[in-house]
Amino acid sequence: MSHAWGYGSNDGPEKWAESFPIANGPRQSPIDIVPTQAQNDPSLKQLKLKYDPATAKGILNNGHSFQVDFTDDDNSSTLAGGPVTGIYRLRQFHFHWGSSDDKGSEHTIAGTKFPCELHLVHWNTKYPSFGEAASKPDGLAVVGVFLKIGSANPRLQKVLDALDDIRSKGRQTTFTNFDPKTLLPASLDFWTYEGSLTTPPLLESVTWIVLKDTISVSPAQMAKFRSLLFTSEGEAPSCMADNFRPPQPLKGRKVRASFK
Ligand SMILES: N=Nc1ccc(S(N)(=O)=O)cc1
Ligand SMILES: [Zn+2]
Repeated sequence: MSHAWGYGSNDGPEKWAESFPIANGPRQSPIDIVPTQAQNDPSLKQLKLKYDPATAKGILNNGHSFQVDFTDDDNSSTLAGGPVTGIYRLRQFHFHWGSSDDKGSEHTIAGTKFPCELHLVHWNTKYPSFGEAASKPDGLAVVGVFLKIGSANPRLQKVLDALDDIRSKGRQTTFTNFDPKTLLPASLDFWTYEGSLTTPPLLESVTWIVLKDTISVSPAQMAKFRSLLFTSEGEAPSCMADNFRPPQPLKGRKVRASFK
């Protein structure tokens, strides 16, 4: 049975619980992060990100976002430290964005929305595969980075230039020799909490690591994100935008800060 989902009025976040009841679970994402309610945890380690540009493989329009996929058959590109134990391998990164610059991020900061949010998805190597890890409470670690409107970000340009080749759902092309570390802000200060995938299947397997500092994106670069389509070739075109889930109830969870 197909659990077709999207971001429209008929198949969007308010309808997901019909096919994915975990949507009303105890550790759903995203959330609104309230800095004054986050507790500094001095036991949190420094985030260790090691990325090999040679692991970048391809870029795909999956009909919900676009993602850059990485080869993950060894520990060439990994996350360790921070709130996690062990080594997590980079699988892919993708974005969520709005139809206008006043919305688009999934996490919010004391109610503030950003125009775009980057997610770098990693899986725990204590499990044999991403698919296995995605079903375990400590299976995934996703680094979230907010994009803020400002000057054009040259480090985004290689990704944005590839979008012309993947305009429609199902289109993919090779995307090699790219270091995702170039997309990160100078500081790796973060908030962390236990959550879930923000899209179906909404599995409660994600340790979220949301960076405090932002990276820049220009209005013209945002327009490039919005040039993608949710739809396949031959279908009536629907612009890919507003592909974000709104913040979910905290349900007693604590958000920790790696900084004072
Ligand atoms: N493989 N599926 C997924 C991977 C990451 C996310 S997210 N948006 O939580 O990073 C959602 C679904
Ligand atoms: Zn995401």
